[in-house]
Amino acid sequence: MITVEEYQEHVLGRVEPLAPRRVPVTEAHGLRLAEDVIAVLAVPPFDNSAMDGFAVRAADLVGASGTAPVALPVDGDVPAGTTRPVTVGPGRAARIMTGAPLPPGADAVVPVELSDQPPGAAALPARVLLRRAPEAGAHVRRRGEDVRPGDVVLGAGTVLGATHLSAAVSAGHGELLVRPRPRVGVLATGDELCPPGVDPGPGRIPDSNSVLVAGLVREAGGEPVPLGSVGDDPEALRAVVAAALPRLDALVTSGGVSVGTKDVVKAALSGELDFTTVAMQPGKPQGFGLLEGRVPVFALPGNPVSVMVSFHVHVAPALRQLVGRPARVPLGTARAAVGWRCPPGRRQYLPVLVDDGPVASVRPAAAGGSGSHLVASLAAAQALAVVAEDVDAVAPGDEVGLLQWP
Ligand SMILES: Nc1nc2c(c(=O)[nH]1)N[C@H]1C(S)=C(S)[C@@H](COP(=O)(O)OP(=O)(O)OC[C@H]3O[C@@H](n4cnc5c(N)ncnc54)[C@H](O)[C@@H]3O)O[C@H]1N2
Ligand code: MOO
Repeated sequence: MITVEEYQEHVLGRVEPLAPRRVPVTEAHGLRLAEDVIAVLAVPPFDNSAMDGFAVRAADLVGASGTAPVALPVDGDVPAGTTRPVTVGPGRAARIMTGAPLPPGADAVVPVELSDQPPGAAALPARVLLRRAPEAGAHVRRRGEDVRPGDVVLGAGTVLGATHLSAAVSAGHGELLVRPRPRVGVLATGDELCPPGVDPGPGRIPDSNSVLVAGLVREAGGEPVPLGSVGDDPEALRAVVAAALPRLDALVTSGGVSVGTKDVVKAALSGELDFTTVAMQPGKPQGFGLLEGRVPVFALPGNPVSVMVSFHVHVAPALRQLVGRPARVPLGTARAAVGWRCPPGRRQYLPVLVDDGPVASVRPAAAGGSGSHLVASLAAAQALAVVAEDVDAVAPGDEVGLLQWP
């Protein structure tokens, strides 16, 4: 038996970060940027109007007010999106919309509310009465006042949310270099498995590990690739794995790694994976290796609680490493609200309920204790209490480690 740390070293020492990939911005949400995003466009890209109104030369309206409005002839419309705005000559105006380029000659905008014109749709007037003497630059949004070409808009490492993506697009980008979401194959094994919702009949059970692992992969930022389940037939298992491998960045199997006569994963992959026992409970039997020198494969024990614990302790850190994030996350601490027993010589990972307070307080999630088959009780678990190998019982008030997930 090897320690949890020795096994983690063994796994993480063989997992290489995935190469960054350029993807359309529409597919980049939630992914981590692999390089700084440099503005190609200025934001705003050109001087434009902040108001619906009239583009003018400020010098023409000196002294204009409500009691002394100034009349200017209107030479045309400047809508948003125009590529050839009219020129505003001395003593003249153009009607302009929000977001439209400031026409040549103009240096200010007077909002429609400060004119004799009605707001909303109206025919172009021949002349307009304006009741405001604007400063030069009034209601003009200057090119590059937010970002200039060459500025860093987003830093490498940013996890892209909605506002990051809109900033990148505004600065001229349609694709971004990101750490791709690892595509993780999910394969259950065992003759006893039947699909969800089907009456299993005698001796068989629903395959709950497939949805468990797929959900954990998604929660860890990966993209699950469901491969269904195979029975206790090593040839069939090898065929499924070989067919799926080209589209996978990692693979998680469950079941068939212990010392049974039909342990199918061990039988099929013992040439390529290392099978060992780790001093942890649950999750003692584990298999790991790289297929085709590239795809990390985690052969987890079949018991559902073992799957869940093995995932958080071994698979999730490796998925983080695949996307270039720190693999190891420090444990928290908590106090035991009640006592429970622990397996001697193995580190215990016990699904627990957590009462938040100044110090978190935890108690076992399953009334029936720590059995690795208690899959329905697992639904209540909010974290894993972590108890050292040399402890054989936790007493109320004892400090324990706390492993939580996002
Ligand atoms: N003689 C020994 N027997 C066992 C040992 C041992 O050291 N000596 N270790 C036990 C431990 S600990 C574990 S964990 C299990 C691991 O066994 P396997 O990985 O070979 O898993 P299976 O035997 O295939 O299944 C175990 C258990 O989980 C159920 N299972 C499997 N797949 C699914 C699934 N997709 N959905 C729901 N439940 C599943 C399966 O029916 C079994 O009850 O070995 C112990 N035995
Ligand atoms: O190690 Mo097993 O995973 O205890 O149930």
